[in-house]
Amino acid sequence: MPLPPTLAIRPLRRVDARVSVPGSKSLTNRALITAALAEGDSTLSGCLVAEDSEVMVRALRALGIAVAISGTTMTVSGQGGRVPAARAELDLKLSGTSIRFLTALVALGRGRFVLDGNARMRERPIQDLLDALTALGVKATSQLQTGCPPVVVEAAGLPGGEAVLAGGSSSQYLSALLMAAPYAQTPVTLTVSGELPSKPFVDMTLKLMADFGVEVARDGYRRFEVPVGRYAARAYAVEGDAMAAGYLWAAAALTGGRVEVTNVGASSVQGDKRLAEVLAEMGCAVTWSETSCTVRGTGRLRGGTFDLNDMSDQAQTLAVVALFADAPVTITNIWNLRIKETDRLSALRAELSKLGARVEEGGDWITVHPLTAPPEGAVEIATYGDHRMAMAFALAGLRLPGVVIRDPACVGKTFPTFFEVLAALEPR
Ligand SMILES: O=C(O)C1=C[C@@H](OP(=O)(O)O)[C@@H](O)[C@H](O)C1
Ligand SMILES: C=C(OP(=O)(O)O)C(=O)O
Repeated sequence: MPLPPTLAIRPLRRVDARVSVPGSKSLTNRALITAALAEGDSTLSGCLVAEDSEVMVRALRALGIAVAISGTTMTVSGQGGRVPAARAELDLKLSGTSIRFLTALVALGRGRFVLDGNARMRERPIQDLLDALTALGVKATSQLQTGCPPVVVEAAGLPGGEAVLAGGSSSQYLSALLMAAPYAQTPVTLTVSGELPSKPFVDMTLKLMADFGVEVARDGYRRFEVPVGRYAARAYAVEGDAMAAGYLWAAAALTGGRVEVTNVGASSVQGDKRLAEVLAEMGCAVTWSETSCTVRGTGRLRGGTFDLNDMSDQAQTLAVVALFADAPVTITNIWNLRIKETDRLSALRAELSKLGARVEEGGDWITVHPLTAPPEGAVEIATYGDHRMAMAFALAGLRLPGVVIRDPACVGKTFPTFFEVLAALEPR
């Protein structure tokens, strides 16, 4: 059922649920890339089926790489590092992982490739990736000279060699280069300058590459040496999405209830699982098994200062939880929220303020003071085309009557069934 233009959230008390979340966006889109480069068929199970993976699949098909989908299983006919199409114009909408990963992948081909997205994507930087590709011998440019998409790659294979990557804005550039690099003509050495955000995503990339048979030598997050190599086609099971799990754990924290997420656990490679630890620091009871994690709200949420540089997609979730803490919550080291689906720091301040919260915003931090009184009447929350604004603010609606989410359909980027799952978190 399509979602209406606005959606009123129904408050819930003491949720008690055992749920699984959709497949990880980050792992689905990485596995699609390594499977596309491997020789032969890879079967990826538990994939995310949502806009961000759909645009990736459509793009791979346009490049001549077949992907068959049955439910959440995707079978990719890898082309052994070849990119069959000689030209393509790819619309990656608002998917950062897709446009970054594919910009590096098409460099392995021969021909002219244009990669573009929606209006907001045309404001999201990609120049640092283009500069590193240029240093590796690729003709890759920002078509409108904005440092943002559309990107044009005039590909003639990836010569390889050494490049310095400015790492300060996004880890996705590094992940993109690493995954394509085994198919360069000579080994690739990448040195990262600046302080890389979102570091666990780089570990995830290296783990996935190793799972597909290519080991990278590294010196921390500074230097990476990628040998010439080949991925081996394989069956691969995608974990549940830890960012998606975050909303459900937060629902337990906020309602004094209990939620077990059955497909994100202690063995997960996703750094975003640490949100459960932050909720534990705030006062929740959290228990882990290898494959699942249960958060129990205790009725008390402490404030504090939390550095979310390694999992900034959880910042909006934590900022909404903060409304109901007993002291202010400061979230630090999250500058790059400003270049995501929207400027998330400004968006948070604007929408939290509508609920009546006192909010302070700095260049790379935000402080949310606890709500002293619920808002009077309904409050319509703007979501700025950002799935995480919609999902995080829906959590406020579990506690406050009258929260209305504008453009709820934007959750389709990574969690199309979010509102159904949320509404089903009833006490058993
Ligand atoms: O590599 C990935 O899969 C991602 C890395 C992070 O981006 P940045 O590295 O740009 O912070 C994260 O916010 C994004 O949702 C997914
Ligand atoms: C930042 C995000 O996505 P991306 O950069 O992949 O568009 C996100 O999903 O919150």
